[in-house]
Amino acid sequence: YQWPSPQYDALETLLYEGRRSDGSNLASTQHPCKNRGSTKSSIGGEWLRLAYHDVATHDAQKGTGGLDASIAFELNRTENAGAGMSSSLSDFSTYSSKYISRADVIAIGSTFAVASCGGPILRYRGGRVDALEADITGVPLPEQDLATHTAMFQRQGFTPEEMIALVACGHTLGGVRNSDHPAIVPPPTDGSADNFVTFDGTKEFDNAVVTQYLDGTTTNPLVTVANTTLASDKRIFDSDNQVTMRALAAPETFTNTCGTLLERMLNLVPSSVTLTEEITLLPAKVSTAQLTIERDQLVFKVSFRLVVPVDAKTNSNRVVTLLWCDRSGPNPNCDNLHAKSALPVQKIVDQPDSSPVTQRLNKNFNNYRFVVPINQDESISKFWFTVDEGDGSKPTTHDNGGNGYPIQQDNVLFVPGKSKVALVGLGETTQRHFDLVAAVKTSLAPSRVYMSIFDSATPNYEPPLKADLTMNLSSISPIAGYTFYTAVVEDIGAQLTIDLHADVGGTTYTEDYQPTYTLDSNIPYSPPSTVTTIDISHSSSNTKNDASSHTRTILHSIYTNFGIGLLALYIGLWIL
Ligand code: HEM
Repeated sequence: YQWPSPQYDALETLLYEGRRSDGSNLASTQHPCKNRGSTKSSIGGEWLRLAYHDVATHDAQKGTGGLDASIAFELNRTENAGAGMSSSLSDFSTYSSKYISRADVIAIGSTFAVASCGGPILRYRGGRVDALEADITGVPLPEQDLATHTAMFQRQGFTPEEMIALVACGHTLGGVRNSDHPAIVPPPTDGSADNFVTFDGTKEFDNAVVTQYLDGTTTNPLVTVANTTLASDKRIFDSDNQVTMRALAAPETFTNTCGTLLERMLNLVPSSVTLTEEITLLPAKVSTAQLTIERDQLVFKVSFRLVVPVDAKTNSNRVVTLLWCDRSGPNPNCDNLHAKSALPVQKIVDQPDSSPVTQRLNKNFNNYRFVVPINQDESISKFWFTVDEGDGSKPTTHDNGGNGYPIQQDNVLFVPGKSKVALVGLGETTQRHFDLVAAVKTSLAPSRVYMSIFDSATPNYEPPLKADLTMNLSSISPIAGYTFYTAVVEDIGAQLTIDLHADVGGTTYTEDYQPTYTLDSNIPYSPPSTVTTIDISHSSSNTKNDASSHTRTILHSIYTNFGIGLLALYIGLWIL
């Protein structure tokens, strides 16, 4: 991992913080292992079933179908009947973006569901690509025979034994509704709206579905239904003389098998799709780094997130410092071994239940927010952090593998503080009307300023909003050497992000993936902090959290060994 990696960062935030960067929380819709409203329906169960039904169209041989969010266009099929399906899609609808596909959100939902209800922690990869139309049919129905089911799972890439286990892993959550399957579950007798019968006697992701089946106490409607044609779980569970089910009766086997199979299931994608590397929890993370203009000043704003043990008392002695180098002026790139530094404007101890995955890892976050003034003639080229625990140990440096976190360009910037959003219309027709503002260095005289807009969080899974829009000179007077440009966007979606571009000569400068949910007066204003210039010629703190610190250690040992070698040679020559 090297910063910046916007796709990794976006996926990591949703997976481990459970929410988007404006705070809208996907995880808390379901976590901790909640039922939907006052019903007996497990939200996690609904999320997992949605994922399986999306995956079930996968053809492993042909490399087609799989987890691609095509399920949104397949809900009118009998095989996808179920109130839980549309509720789940609506739970997920506002979390996709340019770097998190709708299918990635569905996969994150299953990861949350399983972790939240006590199942295995699934290793997560992103990068799924969304289909914009329905896939083939191919989800198993209870009334189909064993041979048909076996062939369907085979098409998806699962052996007969894996089919048994995967059905048990799925049917540990949730159950069957009378409203969806009246031939399997009878109507309610107590006057309630629906009759919902769970697959097993526990809410958790555990192997009760297996043990209750084996000891004959099961209430699983797909086993006990009077019309045995509909008893698909019974046929499947018995299909190898219960050998697989008896193995799954060991809780550890159940957890490990389900972990492996569900991970595989969520990673079944068309062969044209390459998934990302595994998204692991970053122990120290830079987020929302932004060079912008706030009020009348060029400022740099950044958050730095540290992972801490969940039960750790926040170390009030800890001092986190932001350091940075100028881009130009008398000391570019800290050439004279002086850097600028500042302390946070805010420290935030996160709610420990933000994501069930992070909670299961017994971790929590401490965030440090910085706002610093940037001199327009010197600008900023890179930044890094030191963390001093205040306990006498050496401060730790977080510097992206030794190179610092780069500010790739300062020619075109997003200016959320001067941008505006208004809601227009009501209900179904609600649109957001954006007046978005970019700042471009006045000295550049760009031939064109434009933005690429993207929003896949559209109602009813309509095709994503995607366009390039020219930005025109704004009436706002230039500030700090920057001239303002503006464009209007009308958006029916919920998560517009913009990439800003300025064409100068033959070069296009780009500021990528800027969110638009917090604009104008909704941005809490913090006056920039005081800047201190410090000597960095003797910085001798520990370097952590980067791939190349390892490389540096190796290089250091090569140099050291090389030095010893030279010394030996010298002594040898001297003896001669
Ligand atoms: C032969 C294969 C399968 C058949 C015939 C089948 C059938 C069903 C049926 C009829 C329901 C009830 C839905 C409702 O009433 O709303 C259901 C629920 C469910 N299925 Fe399956 N299923 C199969 C495989 C799987 C697999 C492989 C998974 C996931 C790994 C899975 C996960 C679920 C979950 C979590 C629910 C509960 C949903 C809720 O409570 O809303 N199923 N299944």
